Amino acid sequence: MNDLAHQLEGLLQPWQPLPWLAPLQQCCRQRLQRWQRDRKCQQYLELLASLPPAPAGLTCDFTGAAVRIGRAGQLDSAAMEALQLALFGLRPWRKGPFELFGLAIESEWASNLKWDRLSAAIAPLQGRRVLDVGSSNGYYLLRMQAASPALALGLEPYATFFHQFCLLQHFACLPRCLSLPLKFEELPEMTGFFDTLFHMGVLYHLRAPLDSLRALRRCLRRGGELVLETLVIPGEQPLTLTPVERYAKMNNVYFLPTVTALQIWLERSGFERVRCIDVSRTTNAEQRRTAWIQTESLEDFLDPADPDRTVEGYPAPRRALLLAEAR
Ligand SMILES: Nc1ncnc2c1ncn2[C@@H]1O[C@H](C[S@+](CC[C@H]([NH3+])C(=O)[O-])CC(=O)[O-])[C@@H](O)[C@H]1O
Repeated sequence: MNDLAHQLEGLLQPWQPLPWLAPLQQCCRQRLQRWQRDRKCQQYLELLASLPPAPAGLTCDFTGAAVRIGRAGQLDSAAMEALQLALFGLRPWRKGPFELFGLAIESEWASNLKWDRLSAAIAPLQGRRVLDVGSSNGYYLLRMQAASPALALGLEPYATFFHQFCLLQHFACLPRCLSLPLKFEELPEMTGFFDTLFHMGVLYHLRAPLDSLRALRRCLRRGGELVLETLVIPGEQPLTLTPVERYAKMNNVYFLPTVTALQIWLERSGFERVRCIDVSRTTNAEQRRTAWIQTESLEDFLDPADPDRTVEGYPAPRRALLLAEAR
């Protein structure tokens, strides 16, 4: 637990003193203390403790669709068995794909497709301080490594995904990359610290999206870039849909704007040069059931008689990617 607080301090050493470091460490300590009493988290920690050490000469490849850590044959069969048990115990693997010591993890989402949609359009990440809000198991934090950011910090409040990142980092040992078990709203004010902020797949889960966009603006430096991805509805008007109860079986979806409405939200929250770089319907090639998840997936969320609609009758999932600069 202190380990994470120490890692955070070490990671931020080049920019010390930072008035928000101690409160941020305290938030992490409190979350991990709470998790220590949780049976599922105890199991995750046992799985992580059972992992074999990272072999000498381990290499990673962050440039391909699958993030590769280690090579086939680098671990003996007992070590591979321990690894497989840990990976399976940490299901569902929603984001990916990964390849660990030759073992392919086919995640629910082919997250490489989203990365391909954005990577050429964003400001180059080399030397930048990056925050990824809702980083899940860190797939994008790892893809970013190919561009050598000065810092890649993730936020992931869901225990399963946070511990998946810990497993990956156990082997990858990346010195300028860390995930914190926190929601963005739990952070102390980190005014103007980040150069790039990823906020993908999170906005529709928030009850007060405009307040959140304003808070995101505050932690970017002037001219810093927001990479925003969220569910949208079709149409040109500045309109927003609020599901009566569930959207695609999710009970925590509050606002789905048109791209036009989203652009207005951003402009009214302190951003400029707002541009939409992509709108894509989510397909079965991008989100599907695999052996690495034990839950439903896209095909179960759509109306079998009309795949343009969710089971609740709303427009089927489509996601927009927008870039904007902090004013
Ligand atoms: N307030 C919050 N603060 C931080 N994290 C949050 C919050 N609320 C939810 N999360 C976390 O954000 C992630 C949303 S998934 C996107 C993952 C990745 N970004 C992706 O674009 O593939 C949704 C999707 O499937 O697109 C989950 O891991 C939540 O626990």
